[in-house]
Amino acid sequence: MKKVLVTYYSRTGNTEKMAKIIAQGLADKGINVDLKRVDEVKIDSLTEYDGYIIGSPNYFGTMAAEVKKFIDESVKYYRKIEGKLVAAFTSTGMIGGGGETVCLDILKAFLIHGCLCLGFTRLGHYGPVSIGKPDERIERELAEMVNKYVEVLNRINNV
Ligand SMILES: Cc1cc2nc3c(=O)[nH]c(=O)nc-3n(C[C@H](O)[C@H](O)[C@H](O)COP(=O)(O)O)c2cc1C
Repeated sequence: MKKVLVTYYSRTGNTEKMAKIIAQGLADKGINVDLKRVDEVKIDSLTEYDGYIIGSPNYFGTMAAEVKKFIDESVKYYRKIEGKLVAAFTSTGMIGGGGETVCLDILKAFLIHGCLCLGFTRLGHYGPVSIGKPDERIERELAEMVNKYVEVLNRINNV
């Protein structure tokens, strides 16, 4: 059974709601999911997973410091998590407020890790961007993201 880490930071709950929807969607598709706040993730557990889905609120156009700390700690596993499947999501205050660059910054770090990063044609191209609380549009986008993530995960062998 494929095992996926869904991890996030959230101060006022919007990103956390997205993470819960994603985790439930993965579980419904038979994925073994760990849902954790970034500060709960044991960095030594990274190699156990087939992939990661990572979310952060938009703070000044990039990820929250807590998510950056997690990513910085992941350097311990540089060249040891190549081929893991990664997707990103964010919650932002407003359209045009920098949500896309949050997802890009997260994905960029995992590209440097040699991970496989998902982009999308029918939703936010770099990952779902919720404007404040997740609404019906974002629920649909999260469901589509989960569908694609699981489809690709089941097709690849991790290297
Ligand atoms: C320190 C800080 C910086 C923020 N910067 C931005 C920003 O640049 N653009 C924006 O649209 N929203 C910004 N926001 C709003 C948050 O991204 C938004 O409220 C988000 O939904 C919070 O997610 P959370 O409920 O998971 O904590 C900022 C909020 C905080 C606290």
